[in-house]
Amino acid sequence: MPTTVSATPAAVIVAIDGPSGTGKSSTSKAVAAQLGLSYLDTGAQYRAITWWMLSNGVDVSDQQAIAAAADKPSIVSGTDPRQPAISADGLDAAGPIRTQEVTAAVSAVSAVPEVRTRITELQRTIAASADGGIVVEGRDIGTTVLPGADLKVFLTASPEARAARRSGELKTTEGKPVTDLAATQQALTARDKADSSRKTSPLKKADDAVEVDTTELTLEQVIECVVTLVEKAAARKAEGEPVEEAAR
Ligand SMILES: Nc1ncnc2c1ncn2[C@@H]1O[C@H](COP(=O)(O)OP(=O)(O)O)[C@@H](O)[C@H]1O
Ligand SMILES: Nc1ccn([C@H]2C[C@H](O)[C@@H](COP(=O)(O)OP(=O)(O)O)O2)c(=O)n1
Repeated sequence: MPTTVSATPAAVIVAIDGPSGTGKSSTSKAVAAQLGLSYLDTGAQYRAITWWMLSNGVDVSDQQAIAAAADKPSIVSGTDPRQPAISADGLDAAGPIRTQEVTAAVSAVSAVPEVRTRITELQRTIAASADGGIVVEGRDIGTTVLPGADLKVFLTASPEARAARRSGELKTTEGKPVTDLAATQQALTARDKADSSRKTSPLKKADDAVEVDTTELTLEQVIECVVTLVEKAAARKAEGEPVEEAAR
């Protein structure tokens, strides 16, 4: 991650969406750190509420049980891109939210409207209080959470590239590395399908988002591309151009 912090001319709100393994988290953290912006990982929030439900005996195959529990846990996200943090009811959730058990259940939990309402409110409150600007990454940020964002980016990559990236970092619940590429790709495609086909706020490119296909790009190239887009959006914002123009 680059260590230099350059000043952005205006406090911008940046929405970065896309499917799993396209580079949202790595890119968002690096761009935010480089430009001195706050950072919010909304997937971590959905993972944290899922982890809390699994740890507190909520049946995650029962939509009504999930809906009834949606308001119960306190979910707290850090917004420092150099030290991302997430907790549920005061317990550090950063490790447990990355287990396969949580990954397998998170699409079902995050499809429940009561969960989305709760987490969306939290996200808007965090974005509204980020006075210096923020990069928010997820699935529905440009379409639902922050439709007025100054810049919307939609990252894509081929399923093969995404599975190869993901398989390098996944661990089983016993802490062993996941090496089955085909199974990783299958699980990832199934999650994309669930996230894109749910009724409430599905994974979808916003009409005014800039699409970046990262398949053939290095992470550094993607970061550079998004930094340039943010700087342009910030400059347009400072000049008082309409938000829709800033997102192009
Ligand atoms: N353009 C890229 N080329 C190669 N690897 C990448 C690229 N972008 C991200 N990665 C790697 O792929 C993995 C998944 O990236 P991540 O940012 O977590 O994706 P997402 O948040 O979209 O699921 C990470 O290990 C990251 O380092
Ligand atoms: N804004 C968001 C962010 C994530 N989600 C849900 C759907 C995703 O499959 C899970 C996990 O998201 P996360 O970004 O952590 O997933 P990956 O890092 O891409 O594997 O959360 C969502 O519904 N809306």
